[in-house]
Amino acid sequence: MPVSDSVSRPDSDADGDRLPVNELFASLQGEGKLAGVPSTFVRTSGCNLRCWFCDSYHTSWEPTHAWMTVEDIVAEVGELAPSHVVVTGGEPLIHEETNALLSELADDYHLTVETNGTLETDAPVDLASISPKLASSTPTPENAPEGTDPGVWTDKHEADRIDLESLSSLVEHADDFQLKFVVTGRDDMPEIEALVSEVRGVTAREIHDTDVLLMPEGQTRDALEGSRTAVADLAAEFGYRYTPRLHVDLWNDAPET
Ligand SMILES: C[S@@+](CC[C@H](N)C(=O)[O-])C[C@H]1O[C@@H](n2cnc3c(N)ncnc32)[C@H](O)[C@@H]1O
Ligand SMILES: Nc1nc2[nH]cc(C(=O)O)c2c(=O)[nH]1
Ligand code: SF4
Ligand SMILES: [Mg+2]
Repeated sequence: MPVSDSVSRPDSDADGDRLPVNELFASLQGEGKLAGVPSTFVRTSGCNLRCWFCDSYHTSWEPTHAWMTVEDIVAEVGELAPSHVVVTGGEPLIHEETNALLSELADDYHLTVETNGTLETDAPVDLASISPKLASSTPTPENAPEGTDPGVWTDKHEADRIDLESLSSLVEHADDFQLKFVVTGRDDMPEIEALVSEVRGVTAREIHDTDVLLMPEGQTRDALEGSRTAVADLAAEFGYRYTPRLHVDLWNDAPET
């Protein structure tokens, strides 16, 4: 259901049991260990960070959404075919109701949560898809999306982007996990190596190098054309896993893909 332009509902949730949903659609999982698997995506709106490169601008820099009850979301998911559901955003874990949604879906679906790793959850999750944000993601007046002034977000994003306790909790919480880094170039590698080492130091769970995924930065086919081979080469050199952005290769930057 295209809900991304349904802005007629009030921009608040008086009842406290609804989620701001930017889009809800069936596609193929484009990223990570489950790339290629038919999946239903529930994209919540709103984020606690502001990556300059965010490919979901309308959930972060300029959020739009319809307010949906957990019950309505479960019903819409049920009308679509996939047995896998991906709850993403924006940052889905900023909403308490996301936990209720995950609990409602857990018996019937394989659940992936796409998260920036700054928040924890108690809800059932099969794959915690954690994408910690590197220094290269921080917005500045020079790199911020066109027409956008990052203002306080330069400092806020930089201060909040890494939370070791949350990363450790998420790594341990789900049946499986992946640490999926958006890579802008070789300069990101020392920070990735240091962070993986730090997370290994604080979590009881073993983190294999193949749980660490390098994903090229790029919102469009043209952008990926210029970044994917260099990032694949870095994955091979450092012994980490490479993940494509299949949906961008297949459908470019079309909404609901
Ligand atoms: C829009 S985010 C939503 C979930 C959560 N806020 C997060 O960042 O993980 C979904 C995924 O897209 C990735 N992503 C966002 N913009 C990207 C870009 N320009 N290039 C590559 N990956 C990007 C994020 O790192 C994350 O793995
Ligand atoms: N096809 C497809 N796969 C995805 N995997 C993670 C996505 C996300 O935005 O979280 C995403 C997305 O937006 N589309
Ligand atoms: S954390 Fe995720 S949703 Fe938020 S700005 Fe970064 S990529 Fe976008
Ligand atoms: Mg996406």
